[in-house]
Amino acid sequence: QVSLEEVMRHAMVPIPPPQFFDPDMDKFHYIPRNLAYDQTPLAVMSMFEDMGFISRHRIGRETLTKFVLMVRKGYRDPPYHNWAHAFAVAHFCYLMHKNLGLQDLFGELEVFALFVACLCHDIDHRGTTNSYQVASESVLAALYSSEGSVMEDYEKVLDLVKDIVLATDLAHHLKIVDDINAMAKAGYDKNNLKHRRLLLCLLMTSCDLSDQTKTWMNSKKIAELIYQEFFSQGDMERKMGRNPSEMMDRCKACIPELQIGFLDGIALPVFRTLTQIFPDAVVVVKAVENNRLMWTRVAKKLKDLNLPSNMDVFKMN
Ligand SMILES: COc1ccc(Cl)c(-c2nnc3c(C)nc4ccc(C(=O)NCC(C)C)cc4n23)c1
Ligand SMILES: [Mg+2]
Ligand SMILES: [Zn+2]
Repeated sequence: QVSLEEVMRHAMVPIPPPQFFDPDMDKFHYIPRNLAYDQTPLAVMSMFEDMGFISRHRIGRETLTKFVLMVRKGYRDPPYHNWAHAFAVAHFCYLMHKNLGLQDLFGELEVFALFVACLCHDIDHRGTTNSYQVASESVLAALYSSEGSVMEDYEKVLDLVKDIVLATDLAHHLKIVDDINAMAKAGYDKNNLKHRRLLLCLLMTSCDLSDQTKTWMNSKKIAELIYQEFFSQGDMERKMGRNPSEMMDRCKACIPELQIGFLDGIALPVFRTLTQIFPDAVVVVKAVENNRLMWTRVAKKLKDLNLPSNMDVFKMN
């Protein structure tokens, strides 16, 4: 639970506009991880306000504060799948809303559900791949326990959030990626319910991978955190007498190669398909392509120096 003192401390401060945190808060190049941890609850409320969710859903200030603090508390502190990740993922949803005009292709409720799903999608993640959490209903109930909020929306939002959180499983994404590409090729039809569901899944995965759309320094740092989680899991599997997959095995994994494979196989297709539907997203594709290029340079330097490509790659500039 969140203490009343903590709720009141956050609820007494007026919600500032996003520019209070950074003049470029609503630009694709802004890196949400640069915002201090203590500022993130107020920044989430600022994005809620800026997207018009507070007035439209008549969410009480204390209720919203309690919700954000409960979600933040729901995260553990593994190297990557922590609150900073959830905040960065939700921030990219805000960026798409501000820069791509999501509301033109969706109902307002779907954008609201997407933003809430981004905040909740990895709650209680232990830094291992064997656990998929669907955002706990109690956390969502906190959002609707305020006076006057429209309860009939609650069921719809809850169902939407559950579907979207389940879509964050990469194996699920790989199962539907052909349908997503067919939808993008045929042309998105906002009156087609299947298209709306497929696009919500694509947008969620785009948010989940959005760290790759920022600078090389950010992209490299994220890979370091992810392989800390993967290799710890591999170490645990080896201790249990199991054979870890190459991606989880610190003795076998060639990080630059794996990252080039991930960008080519998953991240670039996701952001290129996004650009087919939202041409203004082309800037983020360019950033991911640049990060891919940087990994090829790291791979070449390692080969020339005949160096291993384990965690030491993160010490190189
Ligand atoms: C959207 O859901 C998730 C869930 C978990 C993670 Cl860690 C990620 C994620 N976010 N950034 C990354 C980066 C930079 N590299 C990754 C390399 C491999 C994999 C992975 O899971 N590969 C196996 C799979 C293809 C069956 C995930 C990676 N990843 C995304
Ligand atoms: Mg996840
Ligand atoms: Zn995630």
